[in-house]
Amino acid sequence: MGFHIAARTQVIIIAWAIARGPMQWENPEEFNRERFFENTTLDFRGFNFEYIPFGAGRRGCPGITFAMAVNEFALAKLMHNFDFALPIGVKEWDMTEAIGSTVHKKNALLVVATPPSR
Ligand code: HEM
Repeated sequence: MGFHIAARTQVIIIAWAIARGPMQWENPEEFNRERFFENTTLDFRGFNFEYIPFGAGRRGCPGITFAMAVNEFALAKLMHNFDFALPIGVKEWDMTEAIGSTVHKKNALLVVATPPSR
């Protein structure tokens, strides 16, 4: 496989579609975090091209180390300090996506956060 790309062509990589490629992923539409436990060599730092949330190569995200530290810290603080539940009467998480230059939730995340019962 290979493509000739003329000089000065602007190439946009659609990481969203790559991350859902049926040739790369089993049941790509399914939320399955275990797939990352099973394939422990799969990395998000731009070495495995089927999973490039931070891009790859010379123009890959330079903020990756900072972003991962801050993300993990913020998430850990939230998980440590609160129990999360769906609001009364709501049966399922609404994970509907809205497409833009990044993918984000279409509707606001509604959760009830309470201090953990320790
Ligand atoms: C979860 C958080 C973040 C994600 C998912 C993310 C993702 C990305 C992606 C996909 C790119 C394009 C890479 C490419 O074209 O191959 C990028 C570029 C970039 N990111 Fe991030 N980023 C994040 C956080 C940050 C932070 C915290 C900083 C700075 C402190 C940062 C600074 C940059 C810069 C300056 C570029 C442009 C690099 C270039 O064009 O040479 N990013 N990022």
